[in-house]
Amino acid sequence: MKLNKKNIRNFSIIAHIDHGKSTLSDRLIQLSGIISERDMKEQILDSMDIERERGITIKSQTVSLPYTAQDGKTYLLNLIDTPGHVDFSYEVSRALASCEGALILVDASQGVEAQTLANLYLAMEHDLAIIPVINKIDLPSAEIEWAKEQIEEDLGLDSDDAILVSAKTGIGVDKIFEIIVKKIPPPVSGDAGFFKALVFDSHYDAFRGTIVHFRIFEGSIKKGEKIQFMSNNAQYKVEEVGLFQIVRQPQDELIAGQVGYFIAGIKNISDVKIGDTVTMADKRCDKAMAGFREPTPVVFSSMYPVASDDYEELTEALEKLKLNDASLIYEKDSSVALGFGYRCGFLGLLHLEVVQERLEREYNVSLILTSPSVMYEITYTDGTIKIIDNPVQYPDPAEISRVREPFIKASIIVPDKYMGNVMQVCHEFRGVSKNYQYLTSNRMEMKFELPLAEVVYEFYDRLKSVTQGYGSFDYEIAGYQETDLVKLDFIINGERVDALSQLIHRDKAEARARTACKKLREEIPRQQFKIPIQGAIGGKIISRETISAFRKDVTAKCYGGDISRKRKLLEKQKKGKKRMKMVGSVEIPQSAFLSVLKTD
Ligand SMILES: Nc1nc2c(ncn2[C@@H]2O[C@H](COP(=O)(O)OP(=O)(O)OP(=O)(O)O)[C@@H](O)[C@H]2O)c(=O)[nH]1
Repeated sequence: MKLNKKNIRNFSIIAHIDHGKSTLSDRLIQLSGIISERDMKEQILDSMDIERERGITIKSQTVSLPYTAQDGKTYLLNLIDTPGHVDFSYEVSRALASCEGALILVDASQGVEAQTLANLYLAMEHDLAIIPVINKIDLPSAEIEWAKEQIEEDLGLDSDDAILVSAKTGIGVDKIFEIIVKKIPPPVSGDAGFFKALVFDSHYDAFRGTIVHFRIFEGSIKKGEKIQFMSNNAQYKVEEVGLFQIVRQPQDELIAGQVGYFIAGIKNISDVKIGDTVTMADKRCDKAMAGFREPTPVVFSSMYPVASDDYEELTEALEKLKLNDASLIYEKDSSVALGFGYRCGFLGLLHLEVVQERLEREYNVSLILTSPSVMYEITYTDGTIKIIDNPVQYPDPAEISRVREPFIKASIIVPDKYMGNVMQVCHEFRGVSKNYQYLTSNRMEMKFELPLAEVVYEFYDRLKSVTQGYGSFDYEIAGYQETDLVKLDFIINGERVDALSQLIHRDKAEARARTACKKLREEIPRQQFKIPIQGAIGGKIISRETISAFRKDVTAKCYGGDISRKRKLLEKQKKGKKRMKMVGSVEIPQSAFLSVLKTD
């Protein structure tokens, strides 16, 4: 049967983190019957290892679900999964550009939170049909009427339309498909006589090359046709088109409105750009589609391979990862202590950690990362202005007339009893309270301006802990403000290690220097000589620790007996060795480089 575009629905599920998107997606997949119960592994859409371990969605994934509706017709419902963490709102906007509708999921025990609102605004920007869904109604703490009130008041949606479900037990989930068919419009375009599609993602397959994920807006596409990317005019012959149904399902043809993939022997990774328009040489469209909102990296760090001869591998791994993570940016960099590497830009600290973990696990390169930094604006005494994101670029303080740092506007939604705690944490992180308002009788939205540099560290974790998990947070960048910055250096065994330097507010420098020196003392193994570790601002030493000389037999403290424990210890030591970097005459383990950022 040939698919009619009237029978296609493209939708996303948007929600605050942990409100149950992945669980609901799994349920919908299960209900559609595209895979057997036996193959239904837990949390299918969160397939990346890191996602499973951390229980958060990072990459959006697509799945096409067949559904026979009450009108007897078969529909193809394309679900585009979206991540929930603030760092990844860029991925959300990409997914939404390919949809006509969205389910907005609200946890019945948590209610509307900061990212529920932020994601709703994104969906409205894309003119999507929005269907409210209240999840976790099985929980004893579920308060359905309260959640409905918030859907009316905070989101401005009709709560009578809300579908009540438990993604966990499956209650109510079967109603969702029918409502999607009725409330979300089919794709509108399609018959303009040319071919136009939007690349919203891509990944690399070792056997097939680059696999492009796309949404077709005009025309249709078959194997053998010649596509052309609008950004660089590169042309390729299509080898396969198909749908994502957990595995790739090749199809004879994909039509306007569909979401799927094509393979075209694309070996040159840089030819595929997320947000690019695809057309065909003989059915060319004259204008590219508006791409996505450009991701703006806010945190920068340099990456170096632990073994210098792994540089080529790192280069290749970054190229491949970039294909799957358009928001990652990088350029060549070098360090006196660590040799050749890359300066990379990230959407936030979680993004940085995810990239590091993916490079290490999926591409097998051991890495050292330098202290993350935001972008600072430096005005020199001669009037020139420069933006820097790397402590090594920090000029001699005598040449500086002014430094400004980026601030964010933060919106924090909490039950009002945590108001005092939130105030305190924000002040600790150099924040300034702007205003607050009650959303309901006991929940409030508090607005702050905070320095981005503070927020990228541990702000989110601290906020969660002082609000017992009830505080939710969303932010946008709000320009630069003047600041009192210093460059904090670390000197190990008399050598300044450039890769450890950090830019930090003067008021925080001493405390950071003290904790960092302690951490370094714990992380750097003893060697055959005494190692002084110092924190310094310019020529002034502000903290100091010493690692005493070596005790050779690491197993000595195991007091005979337990041979397996001894072996474990030796193995651990051996593994540790591989992750060591010689800096001057001192071996520094990979873990030491990030430990200097920890504040407790
Ligand atoms: N009791 C109950 N728990 C649920 C329900 N739906 C999801 N959960 C649980 O809530 C937690 C978060 O669910 P996820 O599906 O991972 O949440 P998510 O919104 O996808 O989170 P991200 O992928 O990080 O954005 C998990 O522990 C789920 O088991 C539900 O209907 N009832």
